[in-house]
Amino acid sequence: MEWTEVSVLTTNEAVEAVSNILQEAGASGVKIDDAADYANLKAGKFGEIVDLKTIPHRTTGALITAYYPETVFVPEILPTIKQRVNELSQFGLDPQPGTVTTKAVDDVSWATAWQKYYHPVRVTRYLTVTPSWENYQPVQAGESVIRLDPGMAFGTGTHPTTRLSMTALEMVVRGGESMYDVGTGSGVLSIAAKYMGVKDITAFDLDEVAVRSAKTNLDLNPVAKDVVAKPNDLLKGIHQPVNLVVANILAEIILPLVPQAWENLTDGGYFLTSGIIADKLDEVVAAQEKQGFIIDNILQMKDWRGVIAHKPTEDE
Ligand SMILES: C[S@@+](CC[C@H](N)C(=O)[O-])C[C@H]1O[C@@H](n2cnc3c(N)ncnc32)[C@H](O)[C@@H]1O
Repeated sequence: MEWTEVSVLTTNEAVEAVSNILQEAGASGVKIDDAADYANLKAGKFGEIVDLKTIPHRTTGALITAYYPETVFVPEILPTIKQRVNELSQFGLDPQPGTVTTKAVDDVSWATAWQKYYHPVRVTRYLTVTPSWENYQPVQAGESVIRLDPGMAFGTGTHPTTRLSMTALEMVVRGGESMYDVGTGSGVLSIAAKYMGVKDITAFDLDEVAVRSAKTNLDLNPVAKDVVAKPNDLLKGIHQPVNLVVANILAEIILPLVPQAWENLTDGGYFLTSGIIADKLDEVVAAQEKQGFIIDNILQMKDWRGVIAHKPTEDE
């Protein structure tokens, strides 16, 4: 089968948003080549076991490449992609240069070409994310391994916003909780939470492709086999309180989630949000405080912020 490759040259801060735009336009797979990721690898900050010398890599900006099957008429979706990328500046994200290029590729070249860029990555002290085709074994006591097929949904589990969410989970999870994973993408946070001892998880995503991808990844990780993944717009129509709501989504999308999370959390329950670009932090914190949440912690990595908040108990 013939595929069309659509590439957007952008900045590190716009990686997540551009990936979402390309996926929402019907991409079957998205590849992220971000110079900033390699800068971290070089510093060895997260203990990665990747030998940088063996990987061809970017030194500036980020190139997001999406693959569209023949069933998607790419000339028709290109103007919308270009327009949405340009409009990111209205949301405080710099998409520059935002150049969009296309190329026809055959099945074989894209199906395997991107695999060589994915390797096991220690994302926290206790969690390693590995692509499903690598036979990675834990090297340290207490290390859990999340196996992901990163081809379809956001993402590889190693984006700063995902790392912030995992760190936040490690800070609040004590075991036995119930949880909603809003915007589950690849399902990575649900799998991580199961390893930490969260008991009952329902994972939601607006995008059916993401839900399918999450289901595949949940099946790859026996610890998460009982996680339920379903399509849903945020927590619309959900009225069953849980102990934890986690959401790694852009700030604009977190804002309407705030009242829904409040309604769906037990007293003392935690609301963990990530995907917030630094400039938007104040707005997200203000919305959560106005709702009544107590802010416990702000986490940061590069230009991204994560918020740990909780719904007060009666005696608070
Ligand atoms: C940045 S990804 C996060 C994926 C994963 N949770 C992680 O941390 O790596 C955001 C996800 O939110 C989903 N999403 C966006 N808007 C949504 C909405 N209104 N309701 C549910 N999911 C949504 C996207 O489809 C995407 O999979």
